[in-house]
Amino acid sequence: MELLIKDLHKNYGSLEVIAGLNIALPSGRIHCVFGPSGCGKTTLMNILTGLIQPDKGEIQGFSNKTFSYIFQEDRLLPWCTVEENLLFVLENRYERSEAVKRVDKYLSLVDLERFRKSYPEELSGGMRQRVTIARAFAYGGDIFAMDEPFKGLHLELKKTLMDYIIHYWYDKKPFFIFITHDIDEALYLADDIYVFQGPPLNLEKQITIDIPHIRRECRKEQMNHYKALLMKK
Ligand SMILES: Nc1ncnc2c1ncn2[C@@H]1O[C@H](COP(=O)(O)OP(=O)(O)OP(=O)(O)O)[C@@H](O)[C@H]1O
Repeated sequence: MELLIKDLHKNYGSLEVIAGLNIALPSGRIHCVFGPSGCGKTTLMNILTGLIQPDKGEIQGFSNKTFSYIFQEDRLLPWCTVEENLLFVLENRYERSEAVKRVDKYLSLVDLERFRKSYPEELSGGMRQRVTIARAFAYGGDIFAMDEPFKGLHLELKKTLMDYIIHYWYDKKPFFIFITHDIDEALYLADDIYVFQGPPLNLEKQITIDIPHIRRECRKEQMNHYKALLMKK
């Protein structure tokens, strides 16, 4: 599945956030949207996932697909426990027994089994973020769209989750696109990094990392080259 963004426009009042954006994102790659705060990354992601409508332009390749979306804010239902929050999205997609199995598996992945009966307000921001990660993977959409998915997580868990994502992606090959400000996250996870400036959002450069994920840690010199490219103004 290729994603085509054609002549996309979005204004908020007089602020032009996206003004004629065109990009093609091929399948079979992990895509990273990288850029400074306020340049329009979330607006783009919200349009790609159908949460908001563009003023003009077209998105091709995402129709009739299911989404696993991690928002910047957790969007958990405050009146539901952690496990109920997961079951709520799983119920329409899986039989009850499969849904329960998935809740167990993914709460364990994010190390939150002990908190399954807790309510969102009883959790820290990082824990709520972990619930949304568990919910996204438990749902298992065709498209994973993640807006700063590791914000507020400590390094060890972040690395476990990034390794899990890589493993999941090689296994199931969903369309995978994520936003980050973090250079190391981008270099660890992405195959294609789209560096934006804005608003209006414009593609400054694209960096393609042609080293398989499992080799990146031992190819330090080449990875430093990509890092330098990413940091270069
Ligand atoms: N609903 C809205 N109404 C008005 N202005 C908005 C709205 N949403 C975003 N903006 C503005 O549009 C611009 C782009 O916002 P957006 O959230 O897309 O940026 P971003 O690159 O995702 O930023 P960050 O990395 O800080 O999340 C910002 O100037 C923001 O203030």
